[in-house]
Amino acid sequence: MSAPRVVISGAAGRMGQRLIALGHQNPGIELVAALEHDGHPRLGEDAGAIAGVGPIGLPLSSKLEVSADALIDFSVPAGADRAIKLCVDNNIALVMATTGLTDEHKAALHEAAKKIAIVWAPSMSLAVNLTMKLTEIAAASLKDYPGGADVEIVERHHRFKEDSPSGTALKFGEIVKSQMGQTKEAHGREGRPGERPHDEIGYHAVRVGDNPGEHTIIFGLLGETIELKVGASNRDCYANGALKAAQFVAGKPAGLYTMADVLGL
Ligand SMILES: NC(=O)C1=CN([C@@H]2O[C@H](COP(=O)(O)OP(=O)(O)OC[C@H]3O[C@@H](n4cnc5c(N)ncnc54)[C@H](OP(=O)(O)O)[C@@H]3O)[C@@H](O)[C@H]2O)C=CC1
Ligand SMILES: O=C(O)C1=N[C@H](C(=O)O)C[C@H](O)C1
Repeated sequence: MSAPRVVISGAAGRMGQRLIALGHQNPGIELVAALEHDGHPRLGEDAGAIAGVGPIGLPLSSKLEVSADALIDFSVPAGADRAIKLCVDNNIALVMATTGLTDEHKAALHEAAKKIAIVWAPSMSLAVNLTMKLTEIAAASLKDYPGGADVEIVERHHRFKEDSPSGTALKFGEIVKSQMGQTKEAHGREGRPGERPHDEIGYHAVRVGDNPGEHTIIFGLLGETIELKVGASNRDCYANGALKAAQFVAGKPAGLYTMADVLGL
């Protein structure tokens, strides 16, 4: 396939701007539309100018008026909902990166994957997805550890982040649970919650400044501790991963794909 024609949804947001900037200079894709919601104050302005790279001939729009092979969504749950419908109606492959989705949105994604190809991941970063593999290995090795292994997941993000804990932290938790079988969750602790049960995963969401994303998975044993830590220096790891995912998913048969599929992990 020649360079896939790619739409960015949430194009004026923090992630959207990096996707426009990096997508424009990537010869492996062709940016064909920059989408935002109906009420966005900058509709009609050039998406490259908004992203700080100068005009690229792509106006910010609330409607999709061109053909496309893939759409990348980094927006909000309502934007994700619209992106799913747009892709199904127009037979466009989807890269879903928005987090904080409800069970309804998740069901809609599973339903949509019967008709179109979808890459759905809470983190498009290579380092994060590799750390997910390492977490799976650690959790599998410690599942029968005598005395029990306590797992806590600490994430740090910028003050503007709307959902907590991060989609990535929840995914790390799912991976741990799938190996170790924890049945309880604690989201922070206060008062006198009592002795920590081993079948609990603790989540801690720190919101500070402009942090682009950091996750630490702690395996606490008696006498020693293992910590797997992964952090972004800026948002380009997510944007570059999403552009790779768009190239991967364009033209693929209907179904749900992961970043492990995209990255060959
Ligand atoms: N999977 C991954 O690798 C990553 C996922 N994310 C996730 O991506 C999402 C976006 O993050 P971020 O860029 O920081 O957030 P921003 O708030 O900066 O950007 C979201 C953009 O989407 C716009 N928007 C709102 N409603 C719609 C709609 N209906 N259709 C299209 N666009 C809409 C917002 O407009 P307005 O500001 O006017 O509301 C805003 O411009 C979050 O869920 C975040 O957790 C972030 C980084 C990495
Ligand atoms: O909102 C963000 O910034 C991020 N959100 C994603 C998440 O919720 O996991 C991914 C990344 O950590 C950045």
